[in-house]
Amino acid sequence: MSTLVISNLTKSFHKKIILEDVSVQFSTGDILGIFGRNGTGKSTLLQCMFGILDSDSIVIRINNKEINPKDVIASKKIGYLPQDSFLPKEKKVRDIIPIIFPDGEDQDKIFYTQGIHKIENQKAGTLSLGELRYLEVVLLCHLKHDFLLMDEPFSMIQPLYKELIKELLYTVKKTKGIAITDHYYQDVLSITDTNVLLKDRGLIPVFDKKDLVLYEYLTS
Ligand SMILES: Nc1ncnc2c1ncn2[C@@H]1O[C@H](COP(=O)(O)OP(=O)(O)OP(=O)(O)O)[C@@H](O)[C@H]1O
Repeated sequence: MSTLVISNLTKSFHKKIILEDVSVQFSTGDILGIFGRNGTGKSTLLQCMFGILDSDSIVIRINNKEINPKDVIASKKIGYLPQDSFLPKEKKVRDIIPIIFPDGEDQDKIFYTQGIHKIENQKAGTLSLGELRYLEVVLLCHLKHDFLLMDEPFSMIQPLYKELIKELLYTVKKTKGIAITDHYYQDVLSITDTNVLLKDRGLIPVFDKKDLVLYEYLTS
């Protein structure tokens, strides 16, 4: 089992503190849900954890070994699904897959994942928003990294693909730790093992929908 621990995370933008002394941890085998109203800092949290956004302070430890935020990407321990699309728009899906996955067996797994065959001859830039998001989530789930940070994996996704994504996450969590933030709270709650809510610059543990109402993320 591998464990990712984030502690002492403080992040401000122009003197406005967004995250203050935040700590969070999860292990392979866990799916962690991160909830929070718009603008509370969920994407900021994931970006600081992935090292693409400078924190005022942060300590990142994987299996008790501290890792410099600037080395997170090179370590290939943590994968990240950004909120915005990251695939080259001019390239066809069938040409993108081998760029990210040079190994033939890995490629086969992706080409045979439900829904991919139908879009493999299209350029990424011509996919619908939902098709593109589904492809990105499938690609991320096939990375060898121990931990995945996913910013809105269910965004624009049709119900059928949402179910496929949930099945995929359920399979990959056997070997990975996954943190997900998404406003489709019911979908998130249906697959998570632990949950936190970002409010007033800090994380509060939450257990169910009732807690999301209690902490005013939901009205009822
Ligand atoms: N580069 C930046 N410069 C200044 N302020 C920023 C920057 N990036 C984010 N912010 C601010 O930080 C706060 C947190 O933004 P963030 O995108 O992390 O929120 P979020 O919880 O992911 O929101 P949403 O649910 O809408 O995706 C917001 O008030 C946002 O305006």
